[in-house]
Amino acid sequence: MPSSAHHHSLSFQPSIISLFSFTAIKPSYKVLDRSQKNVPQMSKKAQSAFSFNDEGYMLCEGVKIVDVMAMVAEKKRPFYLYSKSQLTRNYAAYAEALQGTQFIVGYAVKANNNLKILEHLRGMGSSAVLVSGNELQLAMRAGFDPTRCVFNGNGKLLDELILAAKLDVLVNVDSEFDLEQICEAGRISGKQIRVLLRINPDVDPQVHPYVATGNKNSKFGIRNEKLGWFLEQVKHHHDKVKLVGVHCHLGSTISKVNIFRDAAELMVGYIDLIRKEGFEIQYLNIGGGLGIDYYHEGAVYPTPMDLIDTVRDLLTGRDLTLIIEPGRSLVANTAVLVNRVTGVKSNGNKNFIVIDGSMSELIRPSLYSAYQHIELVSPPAAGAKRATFDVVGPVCESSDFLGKDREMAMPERGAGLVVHDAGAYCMAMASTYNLRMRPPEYWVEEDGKTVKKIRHAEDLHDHLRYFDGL
Ligand SMILES: Cc1ncc(COP(=O)(O)O)c(C=O)c1O
Ligand SMILES: N[C@@H](CCCC[NH3+])C(=O)O
Repeated sequence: MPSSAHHHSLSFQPSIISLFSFTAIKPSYKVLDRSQKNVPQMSKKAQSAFSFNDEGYMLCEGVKIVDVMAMVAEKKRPFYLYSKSQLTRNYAAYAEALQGTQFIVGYAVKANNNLKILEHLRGMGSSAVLVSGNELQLAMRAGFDPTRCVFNGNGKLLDELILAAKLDVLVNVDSEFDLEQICEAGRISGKQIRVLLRINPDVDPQVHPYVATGNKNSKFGIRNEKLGWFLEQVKHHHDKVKLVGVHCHLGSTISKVNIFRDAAELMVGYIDLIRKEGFEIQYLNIGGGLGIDYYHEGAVYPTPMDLIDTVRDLLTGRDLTLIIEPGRSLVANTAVLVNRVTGVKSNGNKNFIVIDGSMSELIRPSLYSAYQHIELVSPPAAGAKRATFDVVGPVCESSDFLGKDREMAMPERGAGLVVHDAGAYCMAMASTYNLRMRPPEYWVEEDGKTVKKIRHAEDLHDHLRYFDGL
């Protein structure tokens, strides 16, 4: 228990023996083999925003990327280029999959917090899933309905919770101290906060350990053995909190939909038990985490329809609203990072393409050894030799690479080179390391030809402003 418990007027004593016995559901996890039955057919490969024309120039929808490079004001720096139509298509895929169910699509704002992207998703019916008070305020600025938003996190602060309470946002309970603080926020704001219990289902998402969140040793969520205690406390503090649902989030970049099925089965088991204790559970929140085809090798990847089909029958007859929290699968393939080749060099056996983009603008390869596909945007010069290159930036770190061992035609200086699938966790994780100020963002409008700036570039003035008057 938190040592600060006695400072508050609320009573939060963990009972050694739970009132309820919730050991009945043991998550002895194993990915079920659905190879023989009940396997959703994976849908056909989806339409892509980025393609090549007959002359070998890369297009974003109908626009040549070399033309955008020539047009944008910040000619010497990298920039993000999005397809608004792709964003529309990605949301539509979820909306279509969810037809006939009661649902909330809660876009995980952490994946990309561009205000224009948020506004567009909100306009299509999306809700938002938030992990900080600032994200919550941004979501309000984008016009999201707070009562359909979810506030997640293992370290939510009291002032953030008070804001969430005032706005009547759904709040996930992550731990004993978190529940204590949520109750405190309810008391201070005079609101009864609608909460979901984030249960750690101990299901292995089979992803990079840094993006796995639903294993039993993860810092997120509560262990199911403690469920009884949480229900006791929620009952006791019913004037400040109202339990309306359960939540789990297994991790990110998940490539097998039966992993979601395994978790959802456990979760509806918990819902059935919790309902028997007299709680009116309305929401089953299965989190986000659907991966995308980063490799561009033609593999057919699970779609939103595949995901929803896998859990659909669990909703039948249960009168539940399904909440899903996609981030990557909504925004990743909507954008590329457009870079220019600064030069090519060889050291020993290694060839390097040095570009003007770096780990500061796009850190996933450095951080997770993540693969993101890289291509040149123009046809190679006549006679250009093919070779294997590491694609690296100018930052003073050997981990500053965007791609390793990539085979491609030797580019000329100034050539355009894109890093694909840069719409999720790229700009959102960009830093100003080496005083590389964060790049601007553009999108191609839904007419397929108009390019519009959707975020200004940061510049040195922004940095200097932090020292004004000091
Ligand atoms: C609680 C929660 N919900 C949703 C997401 C979004 O995940 P993804 O971008 O993989 O869909 C995350 C990030 O992993 C998360 O932590
Ligand atoms: N930042 C990670 C995903 C983290 C998901 C957040 N819970 C990535 O780039 O893949």
